[in-house]
Formats: sequence, C-alpha cells, structure tokens
Amino acid sequence: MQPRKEAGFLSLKNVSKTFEQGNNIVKAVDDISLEIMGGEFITLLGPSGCGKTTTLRLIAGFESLTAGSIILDGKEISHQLPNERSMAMVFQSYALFPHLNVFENVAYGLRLKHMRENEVKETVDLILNMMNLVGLEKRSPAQLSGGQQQRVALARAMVMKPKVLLFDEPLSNLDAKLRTQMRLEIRHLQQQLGITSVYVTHDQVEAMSLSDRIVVMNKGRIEQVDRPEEVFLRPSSLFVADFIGRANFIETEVLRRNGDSCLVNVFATDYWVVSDPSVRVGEKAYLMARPEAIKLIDVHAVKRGEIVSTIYLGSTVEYELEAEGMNLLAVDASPKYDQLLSEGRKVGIYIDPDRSYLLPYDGKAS
Ligand SMILES: Nc1ncnc2c1ncn2[C@@H]1O[C@H](COP(=O)(O)OP(=O)(O)OP(=O)(O)O)[C@@H](O)[C@H]1O
Repeated sequence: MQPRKEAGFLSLKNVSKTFEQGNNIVKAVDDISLEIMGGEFITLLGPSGCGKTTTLRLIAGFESLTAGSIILDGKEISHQLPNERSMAMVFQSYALFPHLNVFENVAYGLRLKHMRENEVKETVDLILNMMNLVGLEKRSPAQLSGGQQQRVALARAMVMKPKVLLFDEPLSNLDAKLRTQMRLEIRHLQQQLGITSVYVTHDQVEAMSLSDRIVVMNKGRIEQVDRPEEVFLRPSSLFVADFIGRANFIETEVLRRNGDSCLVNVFATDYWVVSDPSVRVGEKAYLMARPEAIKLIDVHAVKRGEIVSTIYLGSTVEYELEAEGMNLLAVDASPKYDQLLSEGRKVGIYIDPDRSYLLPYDGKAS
C-alpha cells in the first residue's frame, strides 16, 4: 500500500453545532476554526461533554452543521453524505460485521466499489500483513481478542485509502498494556501511509504520544492548538494547565519583564520564568510549576516546607508539601531507595524555572 499522494488538507471554518435537549439549546460545538495539514495527526482532547465527539461526527458527516463549513482539499464537503467524503472512521466498539470473517470484513468496502476479485485479494492480503493479522482471515470477529478486533477495524478503514482517518476513542476498551502497543502501531502506520488523522480521546497520555498537534477543547470551544510539548509546558490558559498533567499554581507578583520572561519572587527566591504574553509587571500572576519542577534540597538558604505525605510509586516518589500555608505536590522522578524523605521532614524548596510557566491571575486556581 503506497502513501497517499493527495494532500488531505482539512479545514473547519466557524463550525457550530447546537442540539435541543427538552427546552434547552446545547451548544455542543461553538464557532470553532481549525486547519489540519495533509498527513497530520491531530487529537481532540478535553473533558467529557466538551464537544470532541460532535466535532468528529461533523467532520465525518454523521451530524449536520448548524453553522460554518468544512473543506477538504479546497472543496466544500459540508453537505456531502458520509460515504462521499473520502473518510473512514474507527470506532471504540470496533463495529465489525459479526457474520463476516476477517477477510470479508476488510474486503467489504472494496467489493462495494466493484474492485476486481484478484485485486481485492491482493489489497486485503497486503493490509492484513501490515496489521499482523495473517492467519486469522477465516475467523469471525467473535473468535478474536479485543486488540485483534481493533486491528481488523483499522485494516477495514485503511484499505479504502481514505483522505482522512477518524478515530473515536478506539483504544478505550483495551487493557493498559495493549493500549500502549496499539498506540505505537497506529502512529507507525499513520506515518507510513501519511493519512491525515483526527483522533478523539480524553486520555492525555494517548494524545501526547500520538499527536503532531493537540486541540484542547472546553465547553464547545478550542482553548489551544499546539504541539504536545507546547501544550504541556506553555499552556495558553489555566484550564489547559490544569487539564493536561498535574500542576502547582503558586500566587506571585511580577517584578520585572524582559522579553518573554518575567522575574518573580517565590518562597524568598528570585526566578526568571517564561511567561504568557498577557502577564504584566506589577500585577499578580500564577507560577505554574509541574510537580517535577519542584526540587527538594537540603540548603538552608532556601525556603523550607514540610513534607505532609510521602507516596512511593516505584519509579517515582510523590511528596505532598506544605509551605507558607500552601499545599504543593513534588515528584522525584529518579528516587534513590535509601534517600526517601519521610513525613514531617523540613526541606528546602527550589523551583526549576525551565519546567515552569507564568500565567495570568484569575483568583480561581486552587
Ligand atoms: N444527539 C445529541 N442530542 C442532544 N445533545 C447532544 C447530542 N450529542 C451530544 N450532545 C451534547 O453536546 C455536548 C457535547 O457532547 P460530545 O459527545 O461532543 O462531548 P465529548 O467531548 O465527546 O464527551 P465524551 O468524552 O463524554 O464523549 C454534551 O453536552 C452532550 O450532552
């Protein structure tokens, strides 16, 4: 199977979708615009009810738009039927035909296109080979494991050479180990074939490991679109900082600004920290420090906090601390067996500014 030559450039322009729920109008998707490059892997990530699935279903054509337009390779497809859109969807529930065997499930769409039998065989064999499904051709879906069923679903979607692949939480029915393995396989295949992909999940790790860019959604709107490391280290809002990974939000005041960095004083230590552009000198701000950014050190010059609890997790240790009436979470990512810090211990707190970011103050962060 050759990589696609066409671009698969997908554009959402001011897309909205409202639903009526009794007397209420729910804005499931609220005026979102997004450009997805050909061959790009985009993940829609956000809490339950933020509009991820509705956005995906609008792209697929399973829902009609309330407003806006969807354009694929320069052509408006907003009013096309799902089967006219050159897209394929992989569902959480696999959605295989139970009465057809593996080969026939994958061949189904090709037969609808009246492909010649020898070509069907050649194409299906190739994709079954790519998906490690050789030897299972004659089995029915009921005779397959969850992971194998999801592979068949993926093969069935890819065999059609769609311009865009859509994934609706495809791995959530699998156990943790299989999920990790399938994640790698999906990414590898997608890169090999270069098919534009839109993936819906509420699993951050999945989003971080699969995506070229992550679209963080909240209440039907887009909060941020960026590469995974940008979303993690330079969140555009408190919502994103709080939703992606864990973070401490420490109230502080901006003393000086130099380019994109600001000077703050936290726990009696000065730090130059990269800052959100809207944060101004003299105003309050939050220093967002990831738990890995908080270093516990035995230096008397620095502010001391007290360890409230020590949670040993094998490859990491989590410390809950109290400092100046504030609760903080610190993670030691390379703990040494004989150097664990016990509860009640007083420790110096140093914040790694490279793993921190300054966000505007809204008085709401906990
Ligand atoms: N067919 C429908 N009729 C009425 N309301 C709907 C319908 N589909 C979705 N909604 C509402 O639209 C909003 C967004 O739903 P959507 O399923 O897109 O969210 P989501 O981010 O995918 O959530 P989840 O992660 O729980 O699947 C929710 O408030 C939901 O109740």
